Formats: sequence, structure tokens, C-alpha cells
Amino acid sequence: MTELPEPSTAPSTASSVALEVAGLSWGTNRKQILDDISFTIPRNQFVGIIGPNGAGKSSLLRCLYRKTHPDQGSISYFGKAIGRYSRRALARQIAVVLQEAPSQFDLSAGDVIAMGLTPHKSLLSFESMEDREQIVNAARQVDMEHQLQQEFNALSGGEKQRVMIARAIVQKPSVLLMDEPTNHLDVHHQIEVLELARAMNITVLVSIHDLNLAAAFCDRLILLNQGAIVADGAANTVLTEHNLAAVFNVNAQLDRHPFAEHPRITYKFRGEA
Ligand SMILES: Nc1ncnc2c1ncn2[C@@H]1O[C@H](COP(=O)(O)OP(=O)(O)OP(=O)(O)O)[C@@H](O)[C@H]1O
Repeated sequence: MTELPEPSTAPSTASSVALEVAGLSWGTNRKQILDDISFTIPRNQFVGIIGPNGAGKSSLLRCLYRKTHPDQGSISYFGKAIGRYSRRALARQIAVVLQEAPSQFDLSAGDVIAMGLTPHKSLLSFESMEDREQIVNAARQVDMEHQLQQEFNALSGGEKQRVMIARAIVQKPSVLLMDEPTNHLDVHHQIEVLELARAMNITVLVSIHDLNLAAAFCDRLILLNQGAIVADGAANTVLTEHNLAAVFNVNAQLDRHPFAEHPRITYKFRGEA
């Protein structure tokens, strides 16, 4: 995609709509993968994208961070079409945490976190004391401050994931897109990552497989199946026994979580009543 020059004025971040997707479709010549997706996300909403394997969650996120160009439809952030952002301006607005992490060897965990500062710095500028402080603070938030010097590729899957979250924290985005960020993480760090993302108080769009965690953390859930939205709303309207059976092919019972308002799913296994 051709890079556009830096806009002379900042995008309209005063807009109360963080992200608007309208009529988005994408596919290969053999298969329609995303089919007429439309939704609007107000500023600072925490949204979960759920759906079975192959539903199109990662494909949708790839369109949202401009890795994939949709065949039809539009995407805009803060009232401005995604194609009108320069690469650098988009990186100031959007941070992305993916399952695949950078594979260049020689980078330390600290180097990877420092990459989050790049969109805010001029070319060839050196790391300042303040930058260092931000890197250490972010590493502390994800329990990685003692491993800043360690080679990134020698970290465990979960440690790498936490470094990627720290990189997103120093990037100070307005929107955080996360593709299954809790994969590889033990239960303590799954909760911690979602709590950190919530504490950032920005717009978050996260694809997530654990439906109970999704219900606990997300203000809103978008349920995808075969590339289309089949439900969109609060957890108690999306996570119904009917939707779980029809979309995930599981038998489940729903009740209210004992400590909170959100629903709790109990799966029934073969042979259970
Ligand atoms: N570049 C591509 N070329 C061909 N098919 C693709 C491509 N990208 C995705 N697909 C197909 O599109 C469908 C949706 O894939 P996607 O990775 O978006 O699903 P997902 O909901 O993220 O799945 P999972 O939960 O398994 O990660 C799958 O059938 C996948 O094989």
C-alpha cells in the first residue's frame, strides 16, 4: 500500500467512535472468509471477538491493522478511513499483540519493548532516561523487569507474550488489538494480561477462546461464525445455551457468576445429564 505523507493535523481523536467497520468482506478465490461485517465501537469499550476455530477472528483483526486489504467495505478509526493514515500515524493510534512474535535473534526482551516507542520518536534519536523508565515500568507491570536483558528468543511462550504486552503499553495507543493474547499463559498471567489491558482505559478488541474469561472482562462480545457476525452485545445476550450449541457445538448450562453480574458457563460432558 502506498504510504501517504504525515497528516498536517492529528486525526480527530475527539470522535466518540473509536472504530467503525461497515460491510467488510474478504476472501480468497476459493473461499469467502469474512462476509459483510459491520460494527461500531465507541471509545474505550473493551470488546471480545469470539467464535470457533476458523470463524475468521484473526482474518478480521488482520484487516483492522491493515495487514489484509478487504475486498469490500470500509474501516475507520476516530472518523478517519484507515487508508488515510500513514504507517507511523497508524502505529501511534493502534498497538497490536499477536501470537507470532518477532523472530530476529540478538534482540533482548528490553529491545523488543523499546520497539513500542518507535512511532513516537524521530529517526536516529537515542534512548533517553525517560524512555528507559517507561520500558522498565512496562516490564514491571507484566512481571518481566528481571528478564529485560534476556534474549527474547530464549524466553518461554508466556514470557514472550508478556513482553509483547509491555511493548504495547509503551506504545501508548488509543486502540489495542489483541489476537488470542492469553494463549501460552498460565491462569494467573491470563487474568493479569486482561486486567492490564482493561487498566489501560483505551479501546480494546481482543479475540479470545476462553468464553468465561471473555464474559468476565469484556463489555461486549461479537460472536463470529463462518465469517459472519451471528450475535453482538453484552455477554448475557451473546452467551446463550442456544448460541453455544449452534455455533460451538457444545452442551452448556448458563447461570450468573457467584461474585459478579456476568454469566458463567458450565460445560456438560458426554454422559453428564
Ligand atoms: N491467507 C489465507 N488463504 C487462505 N485461507 C485463509 C487465509 N487466511 C485465513 N484463511 C482461512 O480462513 C478461515 C478463517 O481463518 P482465521 O485464522 O481468521 O480463523 P480464526 O477464527 O482466527 O481461527 P482460530 O480460532 O483457529 O485461530 C480459515 O478457514 C482459514 O484457513
